[in-house]
Amino acid sequence: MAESVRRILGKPGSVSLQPYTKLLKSIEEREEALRELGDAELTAAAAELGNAELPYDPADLAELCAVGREAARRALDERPFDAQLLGVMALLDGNVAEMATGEGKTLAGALAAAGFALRGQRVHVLSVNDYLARRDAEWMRPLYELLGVAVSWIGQESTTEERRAAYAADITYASVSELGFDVLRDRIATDVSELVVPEPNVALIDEADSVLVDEARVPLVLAGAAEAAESDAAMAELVRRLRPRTDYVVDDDGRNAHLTDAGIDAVEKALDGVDLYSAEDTTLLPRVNLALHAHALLQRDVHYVVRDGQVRLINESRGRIALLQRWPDGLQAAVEAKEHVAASETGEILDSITVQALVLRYPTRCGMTGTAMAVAEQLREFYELEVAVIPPNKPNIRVDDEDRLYATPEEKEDALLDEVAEVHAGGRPILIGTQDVAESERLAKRLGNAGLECVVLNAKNDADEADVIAEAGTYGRITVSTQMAGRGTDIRLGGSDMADRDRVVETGGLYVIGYGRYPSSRLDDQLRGRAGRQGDPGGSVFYVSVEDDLIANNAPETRGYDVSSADGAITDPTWRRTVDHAQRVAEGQLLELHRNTWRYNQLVDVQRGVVMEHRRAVLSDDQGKRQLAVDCPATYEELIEEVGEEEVARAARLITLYHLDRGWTDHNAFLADLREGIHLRFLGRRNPLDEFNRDAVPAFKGFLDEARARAAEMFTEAKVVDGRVDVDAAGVRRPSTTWTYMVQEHPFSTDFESVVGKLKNIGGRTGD
Ligand SMILES: Nc1ncnc2c1ncn2[C@@H]1O[C@H](COP(=O)(O)OP(=O)(O)OP(=O)(O)O)[C@@H](O)[C@H]1O
Repeated sequence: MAESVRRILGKPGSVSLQPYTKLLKSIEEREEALRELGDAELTAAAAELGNAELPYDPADLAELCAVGREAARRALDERPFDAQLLGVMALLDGNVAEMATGEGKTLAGALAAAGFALRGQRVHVLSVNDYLARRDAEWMRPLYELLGVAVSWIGQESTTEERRAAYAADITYASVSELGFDVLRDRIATDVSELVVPEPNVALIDEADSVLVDEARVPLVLAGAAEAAESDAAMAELVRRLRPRTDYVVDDDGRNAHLTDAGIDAVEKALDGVDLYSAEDTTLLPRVNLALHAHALLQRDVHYVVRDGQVRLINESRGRIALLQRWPDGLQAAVEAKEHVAASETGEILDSITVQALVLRYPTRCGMTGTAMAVAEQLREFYELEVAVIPPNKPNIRVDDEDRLYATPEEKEDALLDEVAEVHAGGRPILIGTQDVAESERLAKRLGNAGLECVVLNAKNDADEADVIAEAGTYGRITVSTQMAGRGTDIRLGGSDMADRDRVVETGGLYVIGYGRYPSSRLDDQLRGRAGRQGDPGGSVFYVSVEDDLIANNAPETRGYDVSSADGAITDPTWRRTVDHAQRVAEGQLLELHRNTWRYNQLVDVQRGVVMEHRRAVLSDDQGKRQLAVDCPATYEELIEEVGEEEVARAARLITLYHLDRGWTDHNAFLADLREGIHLRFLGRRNPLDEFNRDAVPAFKGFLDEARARAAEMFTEAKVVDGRVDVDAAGVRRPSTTWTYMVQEHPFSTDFESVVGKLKNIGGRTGD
């Protein structure tokens, strides 16, 4: 198909751009008249667009784009390109706009957000981190002001008051996690005045594929304080002495570790001859397993770093420290014991929400990213979103070389070093993308030893990373970074001020080298996309070894390949297909995992919905009071008499909410245990989801009735002290502190969950 036709029709399988391209001419024609308007008149023209409902009809859509273009020109000194306006229109129709790196998604997203806001919608622009939320909101503020809509942002440090004020704006920028945590905290509010997040309207998601696909399964968790976890130093010490391969083995895919018979003997001996499998102390085996997981599967500087006396997780997909993340308690404590740091606080999970469920709360969803088509099916399946592929403003001239394949990682690295030395000699800036932080450091050291000075991006904070990555296009610069570090930041040729641009253009522009292919082609493309922005020259290549984890784990038939070439280079084209095949297998596994989690979560979400709806009625509609008037009329009348209507309403609300929340926490723990048990039953070849539903559904039956009955019981026994119902004495306990975290996506899901689950079983739940 001719490029011009494709530009109009869009890619097969994507949304047609035709209705939007048709409007470009009239948008342009309107420009001259709009230029004549004063600022106030332009603001008034924007306000005019608010006199109708969504969706925009074509005439209004054209007017919005024209007004938005003029406002951006005045406020930001950037006149949106046609490609950006196509993106705006696709977003306003509730699609995911695929726009390449550097095409100006921030501005396109802002114009779409303004378009929604002008029509009375409250818009949440979801970023991948706090730094980008703040940067983008501040960057776009002059534009929003000219369009007459209020913008605000939220960060980790924002106080409750600041958050409430921020959500009151028309448009609020927030990271996905901060928004999720606010939603979770609202779920345990006991007074309407404590609520922070308003009803969801529109979610506009930046880096949509990362959020909606890669992080979709990540649960955001709200926990309530109990006591400090017990550090199991003895067990950590014991497993430290075990010999790899003799006492324990790690599965090929690195997801699980088992004791061998020799290992079991060694552990039993060290524990004074107990029989691990029939010991009276049933905590022993899970403790050994947790310590072994922490010891054998979680590596310092790959999965976590130790900083300021704390174990901090590294988010593997982003390669940076995840501030609020921790592993579920047992494993966190085991890693802390392994690293000899103090055990952090432990607690009870009050509620959780997956990123997917968080996004699905919004009746209107849309998003933008450089790589959406590769996950178009998932976006449709999980979010009912279609992809609109927006052609680049200027054609992409980046040269993507074929993979360079080697037999062993050593040969691959030697070849990569030679390549870096050669290219660097000509001054061409190089960005090397690694799989993880440890790899970055190791590679940087080798480059240093070879006299090739480089800058390493290393799980620092987002703002620092942005500053470093912004300079990656400097003449002669070598930057080593994990795939997503510093994302959302433009790499300009010749440095951030482009002072040296011509000289860098002459070298061929930014050269991106991937140190191994990623588990999905999308991640490869995101790395490549760092080069060649806005028609810049650039290049990319991946160095791959057939012993790389991705290939060894997903195409095991590659083992033992005999390579004849002296430097280990493999030229046989079938191997190229093998690499692609291995990547597709990895992608398929991730999709299956996503689907499975989604299916499990669906049922839990339905149950949660029932509880939350009821909770809302208790919180803001005196439902608890009405129920208690029916369930215990005598007490009710007496109390009204004694302390008055308002106080009874307060006590009824607190007591009813307490039992709803208590019940929900317990039910959640039950579901977690159930799910863990199901994995074991799965070995018996039964459908795990059916099994889960078979038990989870009846367990929820009568949930509301039970909470209600318990509330009535407590209400009847409550005493009055100083004219108030003493709900504390009656047994209403709220967690003294709460905190939030994201559960790290871990590579060894089911077995790991089962280990943690077992420990929880044994620890028992703190029921009333
Ligand atoms: N219409 C425009 N005219 C001139 N410059 C523009 C225009 N739109 C955006 N830019 C500039 O292009 C650069 C890239 O914009 P932006 O960071 O929004 O790109 P992006 O698509 O979000 O890239 P990434 O994928 O890296 O997040 C910015 O420096 C921005 O100021």
